[in-house]
Amino acid sequence: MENGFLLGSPNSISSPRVLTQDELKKIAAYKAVEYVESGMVIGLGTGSTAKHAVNRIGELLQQGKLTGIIGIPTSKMTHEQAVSCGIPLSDLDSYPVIDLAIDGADEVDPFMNLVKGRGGSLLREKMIESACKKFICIVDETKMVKHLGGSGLAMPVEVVPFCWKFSAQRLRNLFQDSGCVAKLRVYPESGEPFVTDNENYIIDLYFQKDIGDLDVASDTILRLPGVVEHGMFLNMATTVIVASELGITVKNK
Ligand SMILES: O=C(CO)[C@H](O)[C@H](O)COP(=O)(O)O
Repeated sequence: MENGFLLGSPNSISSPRVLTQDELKKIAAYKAVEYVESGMVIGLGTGSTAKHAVNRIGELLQQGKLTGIIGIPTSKMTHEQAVSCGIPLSDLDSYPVIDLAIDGADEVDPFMNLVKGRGGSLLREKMIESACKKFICIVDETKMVKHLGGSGLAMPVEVVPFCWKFSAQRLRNLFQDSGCVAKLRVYPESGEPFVTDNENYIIDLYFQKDIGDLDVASDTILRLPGVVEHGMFLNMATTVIVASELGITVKNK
């Protein structure tokens, strides 16, 4: 672990300021960008943590400290952000092998398995991050869990809109023993279904108990017709960077 980050004025005797969650996200993101080298093809993640990494890459390009970078954005939102930062962009069709991806996560277990997609971009994220030589996951310490689903928050599954209630019911039935609740994700303001970049819906699964073997859970979900992808990213991250008040922890596969 590297040095801690408690901030305080050197001339004051006041107690040091505790960093905000966003500051910790930024610290993790900046650390990850240290792995970016000129000429690399970079998968650009989505979310409030990855946003800092995209901004930083743009900044280093503008300063001439990085050159020849090609970004592969994992969502329409990141595409827009990267354009505004001046990062040259392309896609998986043109670059089927990506040097490095940097992205956040909603949960990270002790084996570096992840839950992603609470921002709704899981499908493009998984396509891009599965095509990477290296995938650096950047999180603040609140994302660390003992087992996936352990935060009590959603584990997203992207489904086609056709008969989504049927798909939600089948997903719930699969995990009945884990006390699973399946909810269609909606926009809070309108109550209308949240629509992904791929024109699909998201069913959020909530578990009361451990879901057991993750590979089995993953295969079982993916076998359901109507399911497009789920938010468990198993055995994909090659590095996890965790920022906490005490410092940065870098964990490698
Ligand atoms: O998977 C994602 C988006 O689909 C995000 O990486 C994940 O939700 C973490 O987001 P944040 O950095 O805002 O906490």
